[in-house]
Amino acid sequence: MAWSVLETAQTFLMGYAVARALDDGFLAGRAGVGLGWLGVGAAAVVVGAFGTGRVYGCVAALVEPLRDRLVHGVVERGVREADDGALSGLTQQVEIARDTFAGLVMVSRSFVFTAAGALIGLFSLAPPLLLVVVPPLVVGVALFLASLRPLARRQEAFLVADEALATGLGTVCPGLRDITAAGAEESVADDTARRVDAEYRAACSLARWGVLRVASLAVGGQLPVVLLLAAAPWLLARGITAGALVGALAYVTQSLLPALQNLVHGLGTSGSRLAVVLRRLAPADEPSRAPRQEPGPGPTPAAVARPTAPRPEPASIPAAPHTTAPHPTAPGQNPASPPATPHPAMTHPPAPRTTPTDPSLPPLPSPPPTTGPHDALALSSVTFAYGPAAVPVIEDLDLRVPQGTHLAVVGPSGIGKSTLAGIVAGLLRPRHGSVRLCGHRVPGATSRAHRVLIPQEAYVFRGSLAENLGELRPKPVPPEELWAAAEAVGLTELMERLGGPGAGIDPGALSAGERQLIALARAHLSDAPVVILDEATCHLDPEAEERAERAFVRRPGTTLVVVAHRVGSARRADRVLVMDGRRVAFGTHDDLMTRSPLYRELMGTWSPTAPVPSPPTASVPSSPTASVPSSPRAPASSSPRAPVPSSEPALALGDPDGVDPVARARLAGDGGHVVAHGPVGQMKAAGDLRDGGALGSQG
Ligand SMILES: Nc1ncnc2c1ncn2[C@@H]1O[C@H](COP(=O)(O)OP(=O)(O)OP(=O)(O)O)[C@@H](O)[C@H]1O
Repeated sequence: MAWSVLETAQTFLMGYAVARALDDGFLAGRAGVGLGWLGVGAAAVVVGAFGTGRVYGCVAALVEPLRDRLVHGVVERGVREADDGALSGLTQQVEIARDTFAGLVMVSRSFVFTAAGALIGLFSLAPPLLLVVVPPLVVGVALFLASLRPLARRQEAFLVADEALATGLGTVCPGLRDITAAGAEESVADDTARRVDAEYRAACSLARWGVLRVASLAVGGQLPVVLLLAAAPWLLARGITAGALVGALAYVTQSLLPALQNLVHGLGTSGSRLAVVLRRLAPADEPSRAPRQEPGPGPTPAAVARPTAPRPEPASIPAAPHTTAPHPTAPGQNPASPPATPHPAMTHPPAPRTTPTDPSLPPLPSPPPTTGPHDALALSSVTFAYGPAAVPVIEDLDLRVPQGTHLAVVGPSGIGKSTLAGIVAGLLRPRHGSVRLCGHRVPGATSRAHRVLIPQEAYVFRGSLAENLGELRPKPVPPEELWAAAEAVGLTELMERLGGPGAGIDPGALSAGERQLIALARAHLSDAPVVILDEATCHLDPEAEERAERAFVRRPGTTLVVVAHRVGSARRADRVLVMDGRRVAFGTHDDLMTRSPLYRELMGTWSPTAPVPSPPTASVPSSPTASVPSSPRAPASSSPRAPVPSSEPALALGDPDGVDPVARARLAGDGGHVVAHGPVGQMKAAGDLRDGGALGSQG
């Protein structure tokens, strides 16, 4: 306050010195005296600035303890509630509170001391001047004070709406793929639109009250100027000097108006902001009048399809598009007419389904009829490229897959198998041609319910196993059905180990194969009649893969499309589509073995008889000890790689002391090829995952 008095003195002298400079100096013909008074006014500015500078230090002394108190409270609360996210958000708000509070102290203090200086000055120049300036000033300030509370409430409502929108978008934007996967686009769009509307309404209401603020400035700060000018003849007639009049104008325009402006903007905006922030920083058990909005993104009920489920892992790739519709029935499906220009390889009637009986597999419903009057899938002259100028990955492809067929898609890496899967699922839109799924145009809202696509990286989210498995079903799935699906695809052991359907799962703690099994069981439980597995079993061993594929083959009414990466997968299929750039071949396995050199080549590469040393398949119990002899294939000297001393193993696994080895595989330094082989979840990839693959390997 003491330093602020200097500001009052500066304000006082600003008008008083001008009045004296005119009346006693320039108008009286004494320029020296006039300049002298102006000099006094200038010196007052310097002194006032000095005082203002000191005020900052004092305000800091006032504000920092407040900040410390708030930080103390917030940290205590954060520790109590053990919530790191909320803690960092709240400490950030403490900084906002500190800055805003400091600003408020500065503007209100400045207004009080400036107004005091100006009013004293007006009084000392000529008391009637007060009659002109004070009434509008009082009305303006009163108007402003009256608008303060409603304005603060509007401001708060706007901030809350703004944050709700930001929070909603913060959840929605990174989760777009999840939203699409869960088929929740519409509800999320509705929810976002509601938030946008709420913010719009809050902004309009705030703007209306903002008009009052402008009015208070006009009445309190600008009307006195007009009145002074209008009343000038009357004032001059009452003996008020020209200098006093100019001095009064200086007070109003140079001091009162700016101080009032600062007050209105500072209190009007920062004040309500401070109120909001302080309310949030209040202890959790303290009753709060405003709706609380914690900082940081939080799940909005509509942003995830299942409000009770925690948000999915951002790192995992969404897989299964939403499928909630029941199996398609005959109405609305394609009439079974032959394609206009059938591919020669595609005119074969579907082969009889091969359903070898495996006593180890669970009993399942009897297989559906393999031929039907409808196509599950019909592609006509489909051309697709990943850009307007890009070379097409798929060109002029015709394909018809009758309902109930098991189709394998094979081809070299990068040839377009996943692209075809994406087109069939409606995730990619062809440049030309048409795609129909169970008679429905693809992409299209209705076609989505008819297919489920599982990509290579299975999508598993944090939540219960039952939630993960039933994600594609509109209602919770009864436990018996969950167990049956688990049994069908080979998930039973994992389900038991995790603690049953109700057990919570952490996607990061599951192996890639285990995640694939969960995704497979989910797809099995879905109502989609077309199941597309895009290398969805690549992390499973061949037996597990076979079991999963057979589970879909036996699923009633299912058309299975498998992007295959193993010979067995192609062999099991009714039909195989061989992709080879612009050429494709289509037929049964036997047929293609005779007439497709590429297919023969692929089968050769994939064959287990290819030059790959047999893995120690029989010796992979939970604590395997396998010793692989060095390969006689290539002498070390022919290798372009750095030579490894032949006495040293190139790779040795075991505990550091070599005592009680958990697993050991040895290869002599002259080359070799070891295959880690075992059931899902048996730590084949543990070295890669936990130690970056650096398990003492050389070369
Ligand atoms: N998003 C994309 N943008 C541009 N090009 C792409 C994109 N995705 C794939 N491609 C290209 O399209 C071609 C076909 O890719 P696709 O993934 O369909 O092959 P694939 O046969 O499934 O391969 P793989 O067996 O290795 O999985 C490749 O040349 C690939 O580089």
